[in-house]
Amino acid sequence: MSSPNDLTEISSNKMFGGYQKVYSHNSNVLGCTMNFGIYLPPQAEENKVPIIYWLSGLTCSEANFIQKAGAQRYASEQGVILVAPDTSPRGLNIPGDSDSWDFGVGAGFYVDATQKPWSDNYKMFSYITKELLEAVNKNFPVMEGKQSIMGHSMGGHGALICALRNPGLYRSVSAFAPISNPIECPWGQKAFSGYLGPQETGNWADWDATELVRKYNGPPLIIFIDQGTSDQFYNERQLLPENLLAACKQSNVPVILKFRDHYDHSYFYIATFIGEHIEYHVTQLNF
Ligand SMILES: N[C@@H](CCC(=O)N[C@@H](CS)C(=O)NCC(=O)O)C(=O)O
Repeated sequence: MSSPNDLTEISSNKMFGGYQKVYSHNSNVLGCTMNFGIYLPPQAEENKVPIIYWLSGLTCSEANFIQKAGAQRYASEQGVILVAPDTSPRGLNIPGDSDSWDFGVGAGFYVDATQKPWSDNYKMFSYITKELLEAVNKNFPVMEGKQSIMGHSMGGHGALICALRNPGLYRSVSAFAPISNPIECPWGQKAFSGYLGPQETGNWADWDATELVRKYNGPPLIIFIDQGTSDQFYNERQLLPENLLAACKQSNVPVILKFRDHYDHSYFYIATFIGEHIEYHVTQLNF
C-alpha cells in the first residue's frame, strides 16, 4: 500500500480562478482508500494560504459540499483552501455497515471506534486530525498551523469534537445544525452504542461536544453555532443546540448561536450562510 501522503488526482475543474480537485489516497488509519475534495484558490498559486476543513453530515461523501454549498466563491475571494473529506471508511463490506443510513457507511461520526467489528477501521477522528492533515500539509501550499474547522449536522459535531479534543490545533470552529449533544439524542445514542459500546462503559462523554465543553481548558476558542428554525431534525430534538449553549455559559466558553428563521437542514440553508462562516474563520485565522 502506498503512503497516505501519495495522492492520486481524480478530477480537477477550474472554478473562480482556482481549482476544485478531488484526490484519493490510501488511509493506514482507516484501512481503505479515501477520497477528499480540495479547493485551491488563485492565491495558492503564488503563496501559502490558510485552510478550512469541512466535515459533512449523515449520508454524505466528499461530493455533497463541493457540489452544493457554493463555498468556492468565498474561498477564492478570501484566499483560503477548503478541504472536504468523506464521512466514513468505504468499500470494506463489514457486515451491517450498510444496513442503515445513520450508522456505518456515510455515518462514521468522527469518533475512533473501540468496539468490534468497527474498531479496526472506523477511526475518523484520527484520520481527520492526523493522517489527512499531514497529507494535506505535505502536498499543498498551506500555512502550517493556520487551520480552522467547520461542518454540518454529524459533521458539525465532528468539527466541535476535533477542536475541543485538540486545544490549539484549530484556530476557530463553526457548525451548521450540529448534533450538539449526541449522548442525549437518538442518532448519537445509536452511533455511540455501536462504535463505543454501552454508555456505562463506553466513555461517551469523551466524544460529546456538550460534555467536552465542560472540561475545555485550552487556548480561547469561540464556538460559532448556526441553526435554522424550520430544521426537521432540530424540531425532532436530534440536534439540541440549547444544551451546548447552556454548557458553554456554565463553563465560560464563548459561544455565538445564530438562529435563522424558517431555514431547514439542507444545503440550501448552508449555501445561504457559508460565506459568513468563511469570513468568520478567515478573520480568526488572520488574527
Ligand atoms: N437520509 C435522511 C436525511 C439525511 C440528511 O439530511 N443528511 C444531511 C446531513 S445530516 C445531508 O447533508 N444530506 C445530503 C445532502 O443534502 O446533499 C433522509 O433522507 O431523511
